[in-house]
Amino acid sequence: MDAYQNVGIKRRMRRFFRRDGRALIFAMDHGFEHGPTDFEEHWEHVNPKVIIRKVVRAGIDGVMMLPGLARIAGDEVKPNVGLMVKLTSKTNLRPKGDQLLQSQLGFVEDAVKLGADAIAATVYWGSPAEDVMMRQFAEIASYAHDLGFPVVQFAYPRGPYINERYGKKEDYRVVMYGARAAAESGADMIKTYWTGSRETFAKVVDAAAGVPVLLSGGAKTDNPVDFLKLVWEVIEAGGAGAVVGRNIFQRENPEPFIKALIRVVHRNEDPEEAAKAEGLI
Ligand SMILES: O=C(COP(=O)(O)O)[C@@H](O)[C@H](O)[C@H](O)COP(=O)(O)O
Repeated sequence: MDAYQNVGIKRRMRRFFRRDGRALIFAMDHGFEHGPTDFEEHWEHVNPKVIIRKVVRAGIDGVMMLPGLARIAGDEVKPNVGLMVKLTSKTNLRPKGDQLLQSQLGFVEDAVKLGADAIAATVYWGSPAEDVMMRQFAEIASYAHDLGFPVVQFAYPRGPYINERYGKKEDYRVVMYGARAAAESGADMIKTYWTGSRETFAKVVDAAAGVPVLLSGGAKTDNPVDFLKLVWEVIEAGGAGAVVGRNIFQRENPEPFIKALIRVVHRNEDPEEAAKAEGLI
C-alpha cells in the first residue's frame, strides 16, 4: 500500500515539476484572500477563465485555486498543467485579531473530485492560532498522503512574537524556521517568502532538507525585470521555482511576462536577456 501511495505522490508531483525539478505556478486565490480590488488594475482578469486561459497558453506549469474557483474555471487548466487546490483561507474582512488564522473551507475529497493533482494548506508559524492550523494541516496531509496526493504547505511565519524577536516576518532565520517546520510536518512542497538575498534563501532551501521550496511571489514590481531578477536569485539559491499571482494578473499583457519567467526558471536565462527575448524591454 505504501509503495502505491509513494508512486501516486511522485507521479502527481511531476504534473508541476519539469525534468529540471522546477515549476512555475500561477496563484489565483486573491479574490478571497485579498479581495477583488486586487484585480482592479486589469479588471478583465477578475474572471478566472480569462486569466487562466492566458497563463495556460503561455506555458505555465501549474495553477493554484480555492475549491469554488476550481469548480468555475478548473476546466481551463488543461490536462498537461497541474491543478493545486488549496483547502484553507481567510478573508481580509476579518477583525484584525482573527487575521492570524486560516480556516478550512474544503475537504480532501472535494479537491480529489475537482481533479486536483496536489492539495495545499497554509500554516502561519508563530501565530496564536498555530495549533489549529497544525492540526488542519496534519489531517489534510494524512488523508491526502493515504490517497497518494502531494501536499503543499504555504509556510508563512506570522505572529506577534516573531515581530518582537526578529523584527520582521521575512527575516531569514524565521523564514527558514517555517520551512523546516513545513518539512518536518510532512509537506511535499513548501511555498514561502523571499528573504532578501540569495545567500539567506539558500539557507531556507537547506533547512527544508530536500523538500522543494517555491517563492511566494508578492506585490507586483513596476519594472518586470526586477521580478525576473528576484526569481533568478531564487533559482540560483537552489529554490524550485515560484508561485506567482499579482505579478502576472496585474500586468496588462501577462503572456510575454510568463514566457520570460519560464526562460529564467527552466532555461537559466539571464533576466535582462529573457525580458528582451519576450519584448518586455
Ligand atoms: O499566500 C497568499 C497570500 O499571502 P499574503 O497573506 O498576501 O502574504 C496567496 O494569496 C497568494 O497565493 C500568494 O501571495 C502568491 O501570490 P502573489 O503574492 O504572487 O500575488
